[in-house]
Amino acid sequence: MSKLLRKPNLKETSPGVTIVHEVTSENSSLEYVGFKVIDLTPGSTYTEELAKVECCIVALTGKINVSDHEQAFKNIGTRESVFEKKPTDSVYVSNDRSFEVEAVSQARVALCYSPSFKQLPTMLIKAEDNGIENRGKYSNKRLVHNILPDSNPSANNLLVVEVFTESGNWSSYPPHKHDQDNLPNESFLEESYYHEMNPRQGFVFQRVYTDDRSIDETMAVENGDVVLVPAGYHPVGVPDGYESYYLNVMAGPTRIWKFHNEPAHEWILNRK
Ligand SMILES: O=C(O)C[C@@H](O)[C@H](O)C(=O)CO
Repeated sequence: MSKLLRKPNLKETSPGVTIVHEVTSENSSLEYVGFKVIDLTPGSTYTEELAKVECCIVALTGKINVSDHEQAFKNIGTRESVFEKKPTDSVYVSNDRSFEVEAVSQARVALCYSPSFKQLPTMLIKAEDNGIENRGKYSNKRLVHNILPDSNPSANNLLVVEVFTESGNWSSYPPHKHDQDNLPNESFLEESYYHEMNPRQGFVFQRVYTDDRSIDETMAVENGDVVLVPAGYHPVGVPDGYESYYLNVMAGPTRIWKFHNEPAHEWILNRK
């Protein structure tokens, strides 16, 4: 059984609130990244008290109201399906605060966590604040929405990004890793991948492997699955006919995304 691949495991914790995924330091090998996906029916509310963790609340689909009990952000979220490929709204809430998410419509929400000790202001990250990048060429094309990149100082540890990969293409490719705390050359960041496919019966392949192959897993990943990347390279290949979406959460001792490409495959970047 894979240690890195998580299937949705639905638990209704209160009326209308279903936990789809819950990745914590207690149930995984990750220390810096925590992750939940929750489904909310219209009118239902999810509340959480954050201790020494910060949280980025991403309105994956549907409309929600978010409050930290001091500020309220109403009717946020921009899409019915992630495959509308438009950026969405998110809210950053710092450690030692609490928050409430109320569904205005049927909603799927990602909660991205990392340990955090210095309180920062709650921040609405509007869809239009996402940095949009088209990366790659040939069969390595992907569209990136930078929700909480290292250039945005709103968080202590969290980095959050979403990536759309076209049918028949590869992303997180050529393979790169960020598993050495060795700046300025490389940063140590754990990572989680929350995947969706369009059409939903699709699948992608993701390999997670370290230089010494102490980790080397190649996974068939289906709609709604989560892949954990405690270390190593983590490329994704998308079969013909299907589009891929994933939401990445990254965190580590230093909030800098400095990756190292696997030298054997770096030539991919240098094709004319
Ligand atoms: O550019 C991509 O293909 C996305 C990846 O960079 C992805 O966000 C990741 O692997 C981050 O380390």
